[in-house]
Amino acid sequence: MRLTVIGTGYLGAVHAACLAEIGHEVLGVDVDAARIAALSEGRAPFFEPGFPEVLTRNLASGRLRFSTSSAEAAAFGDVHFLCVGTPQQPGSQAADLTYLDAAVADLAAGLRPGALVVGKSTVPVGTAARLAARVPAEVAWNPEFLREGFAVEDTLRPDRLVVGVTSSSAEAVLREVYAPMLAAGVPWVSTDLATAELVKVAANSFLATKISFINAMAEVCEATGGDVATLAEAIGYDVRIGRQFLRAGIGFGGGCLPKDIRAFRHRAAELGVSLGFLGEVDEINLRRRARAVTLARELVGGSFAGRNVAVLGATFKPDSDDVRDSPALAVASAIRAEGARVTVHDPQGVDNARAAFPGLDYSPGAQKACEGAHVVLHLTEWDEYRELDPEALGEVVAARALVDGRNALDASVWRAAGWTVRALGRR
Ligand SMILES: NC(=O)C1=CN([C@@H]2O[C@H](COP(=O)(O)OP(=O)(O)OC[C@H]3O[C@@H](n4cnc5c(N)ncnc54)[C@H](O)[C@@H]3O)[C@@H](O)[C@H]2O)C=CC1
Ligand SMILES: O=C(O)[C@H]1O[C@H](OP(=O)(O)OP(=O)(O)OC[C@H]2O[C@@H](n3ccc(=O)[nH]c3=O)[C@H](O)[C@@H]2O)[C@H](O)[C@@H](O)[C@@H]1O
Repeated sequence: MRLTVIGTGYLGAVHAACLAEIGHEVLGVDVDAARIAALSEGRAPFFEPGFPEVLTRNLASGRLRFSTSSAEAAAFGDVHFLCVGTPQQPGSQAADLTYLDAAVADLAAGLRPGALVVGKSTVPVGTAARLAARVPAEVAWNPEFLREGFAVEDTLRPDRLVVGVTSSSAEAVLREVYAPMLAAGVPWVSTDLATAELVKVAANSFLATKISFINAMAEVCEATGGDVATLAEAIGYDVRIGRQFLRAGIGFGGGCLPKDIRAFRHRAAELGVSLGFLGEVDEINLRRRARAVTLARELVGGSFAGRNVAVLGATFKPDSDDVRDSPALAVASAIRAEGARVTVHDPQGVDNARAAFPGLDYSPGAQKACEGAHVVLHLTEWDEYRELDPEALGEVVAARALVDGRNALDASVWRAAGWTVRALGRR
């Protein structure tokens, strides 16, 4: 099939390459000319494990191309996937749909008769129906559940495929698009447009709630001397609860969970439904960032003024270069605002971090970032930080003081090397 993907960011570029991987002819389109030039030359514009391989393999096969022209996209194929950003509106909790509206307007003019426009972006419920009234084509919604860091694997082998459609012919087209996955037994959920849109925000809200739940338990553990990691392990043995997404720490960030829970709550309120608990989920999450700052401040004697602080990790999670709403950088910048010199290390995220937070210092090496530090904060759990030698690091710091914001380092090993270790929800 000849398919187009409009918007080639973290979602769209991977989606385009994976559609080519399963045998389709794919044209990826973006308004960002530099991004399209990089993708066309086989250079991944972001760090995502496995993506460079699937990109170059499918460019070489001739099944994958990129362009900046929406007119070319409209003429190229009959199924168009919308993957543009839907960030939080500045000054509001609502989703900003201007990119989506612009992409659809650009495409609409040249659409071929019988074309199917398939939204993948995360949107407020009702968006698909609104767009359907504006385009001379059928509109479907096919939300995406991939995780950054596992994007290729999640796209090729998803837990489920969800489609919102208004006709059986649209469902048949989408079944054909995803035929290899259906043949592999991936569950298929076909529903109406509103339900498909809601499935996505419900899933992200549940995940965010699970993280904030365990972080609220961490707060109680801190007040009582309990241990949240043991608590999470113990409740996680109950299969109804499950062990995943119970890692307490400085909480969730990224380009999706934070903005999605806010936009969902905002949209629900417009519809007369109160999702107030999502506000609490958000607040708990942000309190954990503040708690990491407090622990570090205590370790440097009550004030950051004139102190050197090392931050290990800048991205919102490991195995990604994405720093959108990164808890690590929020903590780093809050500490800098209190007068510390903050040096940040990250294996992949430094360029993006520097662009977003030019006032922080950046170091090419983890150990180098720690030189002269009065406290070290471990804020993104990259594998390489687990390999750090507390003894060797102890030689370069000004004080052996560590905040483990991700509960991912073995505190007993660090303490044995003379470090004072503070973690969230743990002694
Ligand atoms: N990043 C992720 O892991 C996932 C993202 N999503 C959703 O997918 C959507 C996209 O997210 P990301 O890829 O992370 O965003 P992104 O910001 O990385 O990519 C968006 C892309 O759309 C392009 N764009 C903007 N306006 C355009 C237009 N008029 N025509 C063509 N291209 C245009 C931008 O230049 C950019 O390259 C959002 O709704 C997000 O919530 C859903 C699941 C996973
Ligand atoms: O809509 C999206 O964009 C995506 O959002 C999340 O994926 P992602 O943001 O890539 O990363 P997650 O693995 O969900 O982690 C999100 C944040 O939660 C934090 N987290 C995760 C798990 C946990 O136990 N504790 C915790 O603090 C991570 O550090 C990270 O900051 C969802 O997991 C995907 O299913 C969804 O498609």
